[in-house]
Amino acid sequence: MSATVNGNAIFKVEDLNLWYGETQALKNINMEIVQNQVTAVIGPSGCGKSTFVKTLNRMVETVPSVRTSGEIKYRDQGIFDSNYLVEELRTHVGMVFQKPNPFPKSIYENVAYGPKIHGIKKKQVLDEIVERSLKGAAIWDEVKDRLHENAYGLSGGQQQRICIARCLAVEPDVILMDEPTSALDPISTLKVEELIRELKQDYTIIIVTHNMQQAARISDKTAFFLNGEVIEMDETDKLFSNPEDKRTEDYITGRFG
Ligand SMILES: Nc1ncnc2c1ncn2[C@@H]1O[C@H](COP(=O)(O)OP(=O)(O)OP(=O)(O)O)[C@@H](O)[C@H]1O
Repeated sequence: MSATVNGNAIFKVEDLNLWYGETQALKNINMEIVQNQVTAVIGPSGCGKSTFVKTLNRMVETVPSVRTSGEIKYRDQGIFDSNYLVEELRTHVGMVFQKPNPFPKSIYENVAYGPKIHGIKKKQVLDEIVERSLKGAAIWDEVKDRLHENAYGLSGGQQQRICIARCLAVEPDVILMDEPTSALDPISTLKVEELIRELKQDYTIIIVTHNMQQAARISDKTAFFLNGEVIEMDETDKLFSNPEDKRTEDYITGRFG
């Protein structure tokens, strides 16, 4: 893989604007995302958090009225460049959604799905990938004896870890997570949080969360969004203990949002 831009920045976002039709949802975003860190994206409902992360793997373009300006570089490569295939970007930049969304297939098939699409056919290789990915998502021990049962038979927290395993199976570089624990109970939430802390040794993680305690617990950097703008981005400890901007302070102390 090519050298990173600006030291260890894996994504470099420059003057990014995004519109849904006439509505501007992202305004002049400039940001660097550091490799092997967890970056949390916080802010009130409708401020553009999901839109922002979905722009990083161009998933946002599934909405036909979307228009962007500015630049996003992923490891030196402009992601909007006409010669850069969106499929390739999405292989490197995986995504885990708010609600666990396994396929109505077995646990094994859920995890083997991506590698099979990428042309891997040998059972032994697929077996290894499935085991490695399920271990990586901290769910192997819970499912190793029922790999051929339907994933729908698992709890919500287990299903979410299957979805994380499905994401790991295609060996991404970055994992985008859009409120991955909001549909989970507290114990499953803690398991996924613990997993995120482990995964950052090998991956770069960007997580949207409504939960400020969660951002404080698991992230290295936090970006505070408001009305489509990044008001402040800093080390998480600094942002929560000594924010620069009054609006950040008002939000994190619960005065609005
Ligand atoms: N598919 C869409 N079509 C039109 N407008 C949209 C679409 N998706 C989002 N928007 C608008 O873009 C803005 C940002 O929405 P977005 O979902 O990114 O915010 P968010 O911060 O993730 O919100 P929440 O915390 O409620 O999930 C909002 O004004 C929203 O109404």
